[in-house]
Amino acid sequence: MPKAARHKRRAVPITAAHSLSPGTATTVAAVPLPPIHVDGQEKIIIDTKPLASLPLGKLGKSSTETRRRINHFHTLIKQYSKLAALRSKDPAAPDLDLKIDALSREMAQMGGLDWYQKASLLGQAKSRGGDTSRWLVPKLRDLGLHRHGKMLRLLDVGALSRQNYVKEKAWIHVVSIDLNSQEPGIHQLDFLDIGSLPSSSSAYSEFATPFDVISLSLVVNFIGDAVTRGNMLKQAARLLPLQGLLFLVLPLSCLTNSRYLDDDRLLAIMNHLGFEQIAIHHTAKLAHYLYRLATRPVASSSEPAAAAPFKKKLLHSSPGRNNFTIVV
Ligand SMILES: C[S@@+](CC[C@H](N)C(=O)[O-])C[C@H]1O[C@@H](n2cnc3c(N)ncnc32)[C@H](O)[C@@H]1O
Repeated sequence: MPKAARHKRRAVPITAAHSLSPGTATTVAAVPLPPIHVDGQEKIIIDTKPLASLPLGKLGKSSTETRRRINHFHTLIKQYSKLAALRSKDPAAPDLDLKIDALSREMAQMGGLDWYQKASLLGQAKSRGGDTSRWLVPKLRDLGLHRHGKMLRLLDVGALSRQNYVKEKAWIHVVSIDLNSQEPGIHQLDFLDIGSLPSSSSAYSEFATPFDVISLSLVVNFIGDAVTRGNMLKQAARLLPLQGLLFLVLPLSCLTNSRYLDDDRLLAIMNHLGFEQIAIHHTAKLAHYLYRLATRPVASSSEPAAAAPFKKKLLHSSPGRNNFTIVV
């Protein structure tokens, strides 16, 4: 593939390889498939079809094993993002392509984004606590939004299913998007591209009216790069009207076991972006936050990282912590 084309790609592998015979890992070839284009932007494809019958049935039996594999997939995404960022700075750096191909192969062996999404969907099963809308909906009711006279427009980013808000369809109009759509009705769209959609795009009209609520549930932690995570939050602030709500869910360990992030730091970041926190809830595994946009955001996503007021900063140095952070 020409280098110029490679550089346009986002540093998130979407889906990766083919020629895979189950159980014969050495035959996997990371073949760059033709990229998909989502509203003019090139996205990386990982073809996972040969694995369709492999891991899911088995994974469904053990939530611990599913969680372990999902965590490993997150680690691969982080490594991939770091290498892709290095390659975009120095395309001639030695061995980068080899390392990136090796990571793509490993993700493809696991089943790629398609596997990851299906495994994440298993985690939303009622028997495992249900999806995170179960926390949000009562909060929206407490705020009286179920009877404020018009449909609430909710943007569900990283939507695995259209079922999550179906019981609320009388008062919530859900627009669902994902990098890799799992269902008809879920727009295949990058959240960061909303706002720059050409008016000729088929999805344009759905995104032309502002949203009352944006849900970023287990999406920000999916991103491997701390600056892009910050850009997701800035994008939410940019898209919401004043008083609009942001629902953010992160794995609890991103807050309670990170060297670089905790609840106080997250609150400071969100306040800086114009949000006030109106609800917070930690379960054994997840941290849920509901914010209201109280003032207009101050920064643009194109602001260079060097000027960022919230850079990576060591907060907790005890051993065994992870490196999760958000840079704004
Ligand atoms: C863990 S899954 C989502 C989970 C679901 N929202 C939940 O709460 O269980 C993360 C999803 O976010 C999607 N995603 C990540 N970055 C995105 C972006 N920039 N725009 C749209 N979807 C994105 C991924 O494709 C993936 O399907």
